[in-house]
Amino acid sequence: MKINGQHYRTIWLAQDGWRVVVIDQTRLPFRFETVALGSSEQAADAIRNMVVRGAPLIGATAAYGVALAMRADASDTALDAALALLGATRPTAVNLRWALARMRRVVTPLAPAARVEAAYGEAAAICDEDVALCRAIGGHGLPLVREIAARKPAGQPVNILTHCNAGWIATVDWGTALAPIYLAHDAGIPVHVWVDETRPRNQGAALTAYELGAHGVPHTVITDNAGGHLMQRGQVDLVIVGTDRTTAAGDVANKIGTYLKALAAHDNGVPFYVALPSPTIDWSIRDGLRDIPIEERAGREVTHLAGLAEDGEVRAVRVVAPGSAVANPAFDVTPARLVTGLITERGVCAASSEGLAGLFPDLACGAAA
Ligand SMILES: CSC[C@@H](O)[C@@H](O)C(=O)COP(=O)(O)O
Repeated sequence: MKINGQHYRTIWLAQDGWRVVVIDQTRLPFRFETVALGSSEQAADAIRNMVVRGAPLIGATAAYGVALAMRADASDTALDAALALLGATRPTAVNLRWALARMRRVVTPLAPAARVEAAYGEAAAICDEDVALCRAIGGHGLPLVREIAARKPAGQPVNILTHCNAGWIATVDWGTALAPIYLAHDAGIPVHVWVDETRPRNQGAALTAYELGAHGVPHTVITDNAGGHLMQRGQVDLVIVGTDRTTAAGDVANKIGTYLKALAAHDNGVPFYVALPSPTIDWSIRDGLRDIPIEERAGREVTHLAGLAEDGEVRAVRVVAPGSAVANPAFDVTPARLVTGLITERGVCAASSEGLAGLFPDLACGAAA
């Protein structure tokens, strides 16, 4: 993704060759600031506090967190402690667990002296692979957009609704849900994106709008409650969202509010697609409602809103009556029956055991029955 003409991934190594630089997403869209992470504790804090967020980027940051831990102390004890610390940061996105398991597999058999280089190498490989997976998702999602464009009157854009942020900034590059949109835009297909603001943290208004704008993709930010209304009026051609964990049977956990959009899409005959790289599939579970842990986040995310004040400073203001109880489940589960298809790096498939196993026979072989 280019920001002010310069290409950025969302995570890279500092000039010193060992610290890990990330974009501070809590400062966007008002400030583009980077943070250098110098320890596994700092990597864990960055994930927990959502300096970095989005399932694939959480996994990539955790992988580098293990490398940072090995640089400080390459013993088995330190490895176990880092895996436990990083693994406890956020519960829903399975990419975290996937990346840590992969790091454990690579690092554990090695002598301590060989662990640092191997850990950095594996974290870099996870990042490079994520870029390739997301680019491939874009390639497989592009025909869906192209087909709709072909049915529209000339010059009319394909109206795509998305929820939360499943773009470049949630991955290492390209994004998942936004990758087909970027490729369609770059191919000259007129697209327009309805961006759900995505309360409580406003990842849509703050991040998706920011990156679509940086790439020149026409978009309109809407309140979370507007999507159903727009669908009833024929103003949404397609929904594409990301996911934090997809079960072996195709149930999909994503940012809170996704389920309501799936219901509205179903009621209005609007195709509802979910874009995901295979590390987001949890092959060990089938029933998303029962088995996907849903993160509960601090009530302050509900009671307060942060934004740019008229004096140019970013401030938080209270929007809930003092004394009211609040609840903040951060994700919900959309059952497979409401999902038109899954856009993966290997192609588009039905949201079902058969669909996923057809595309990923090598990975599905250990799937829960
Ligand atoms: C490619 S990212 C897919 C999901 O991680 C994304 O849609 C999402 O729900 C992010 O949640 P967040 O709480 O901001 O980490």
